Amino acid sequence: MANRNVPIPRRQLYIGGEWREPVKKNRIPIINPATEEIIGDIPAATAEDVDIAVEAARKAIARDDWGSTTGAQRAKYLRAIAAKVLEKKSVLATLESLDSGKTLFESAADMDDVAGCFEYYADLAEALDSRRKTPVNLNSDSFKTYVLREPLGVVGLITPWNYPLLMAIWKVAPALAAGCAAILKPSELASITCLELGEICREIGLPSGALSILTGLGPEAGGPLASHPHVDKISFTGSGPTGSKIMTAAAQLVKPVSLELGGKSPIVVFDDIDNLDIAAEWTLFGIFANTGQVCSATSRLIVQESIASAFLDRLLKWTKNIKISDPLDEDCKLGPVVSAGQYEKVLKFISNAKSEGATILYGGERPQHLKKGYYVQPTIITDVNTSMEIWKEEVFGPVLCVKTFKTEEEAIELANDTK
Ligand SMILES: NC(=O)C1=CN([C@@H]2O[C@H](COP(=O)(O)OP(=O)(O)OC[C@H]3O[C@@H](n4cnc5c(N)ncnc54)[C@H](O)[C@@H]3O)[C@@H](O)[C@H]2O)C=CC1
Ligand SMILES: C[N+](C)(C)CCCC(=O)O
Ligand code: NA
Repeated sequence: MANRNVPIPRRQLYIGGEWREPVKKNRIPIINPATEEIIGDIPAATAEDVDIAVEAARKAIARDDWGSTTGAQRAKYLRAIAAKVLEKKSVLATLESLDSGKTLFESAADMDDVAGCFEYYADLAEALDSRRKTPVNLNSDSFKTYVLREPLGVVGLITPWNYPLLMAIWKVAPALAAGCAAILKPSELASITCLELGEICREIGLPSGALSILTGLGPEAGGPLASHPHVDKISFTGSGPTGSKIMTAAAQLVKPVSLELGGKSPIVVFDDIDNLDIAAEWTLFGIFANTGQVCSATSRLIVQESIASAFLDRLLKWTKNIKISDPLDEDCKLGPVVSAGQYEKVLKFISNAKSEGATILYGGERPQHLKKGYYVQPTIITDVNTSMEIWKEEVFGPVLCVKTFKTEEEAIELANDTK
């Protein structure tokens, strides 16, 4: 059973191995999307704090206790972090649900994934040692030649709110495994668990400056990190427009970037399916898991015409039974979307689809039984054509649009009809 009264820790920025008040002393409220209540606040970093964190990161790389470590030594830190995450799993999962609105079941699964990811990169860090200096045979006695694998330097990691700790860890764990010094800027909409990662790093004695965690707003904290001349690489997950800004900033310094942006993935159901129920279950999982806030969500159902009506009946039956409630309720299947902004955005997509002539087969509104919280019913939209916004744009909410096909060629063409 979830303990709703888990206290929200009041943290500062985690820089150079210690908690540090932001230079400008600003803080951002934490909102629980299930209740719309302010449940705490997080520090808001600005360019001044980014400078301090970059300085701490560069020092870490120059110091033996981080800069000269072997992969095997770094693997020990990664495994210690993984163990702490599992030890604190129940509190971390509850905090993740309170902050982001994801169901407790999903948050707990995320924490297992987080620990698994640290373990995975611990293995890779260990494997790195034997490959660090690989001789190249030039058939010459005059030269000795090697391929050296070395850390890139200071990396800036800017992450989203849909899997707050997990998406951060997909970047933090490989950066630390490689021996980089990392500066993480989580999403201002859900930062609690990333700050708790700071506490874990402190507890296990991660060398100072190997990881700093700067919570704050995108343009104020993420922007200066992306354009900082002493940050050697940026890795970003989030929206297309922000990804484009980051790439533009990085291009000025010819700085490498990795971008993981949006999606509009298809799920294709053919009429030779054995079991319609299983296809229905996975279709619903693909779009309603994490309330549809997944870049790989299957937001377009493409179903063969001959079974379309039977399949939609099945989907409807299941969709009506999805329990929408406070994400901390044990049997909750669909929580709220993350924020007021995301709630407005999702409802706008639905109303635009309606005005473009699509049919809202199910849902489309806030559930009647929930007066507070950013809840949207699981929504299924039919009579969709390929020029409609709902077919083309990522909603990032519990909204499925449906098209039918006759032939396999047509199905493939529809599936690939996405930018
Ligand atoms: N690919 C994915 O996993 C995700 C995709 N999205 C998409 O993005 C949409 C909007 O969500 P947002 O939270 O507004 O995403 P966003 O792209 O604005 O935010 C992602 C991260 O970038 C930071 N950021 C924002 N502006 C920045 C800037 N100018 N410079 C540096 N960093 C900046 C944010 O603070 C956050 O940490 C969603 O509706 C969804 O369509 C959102 C989250 C995750
Ligand atoms: C964690 N996982 C695999 C469900 C989601 C990964 C990121 C995304 O697709 O938004
Ligand atoms: Na929040």
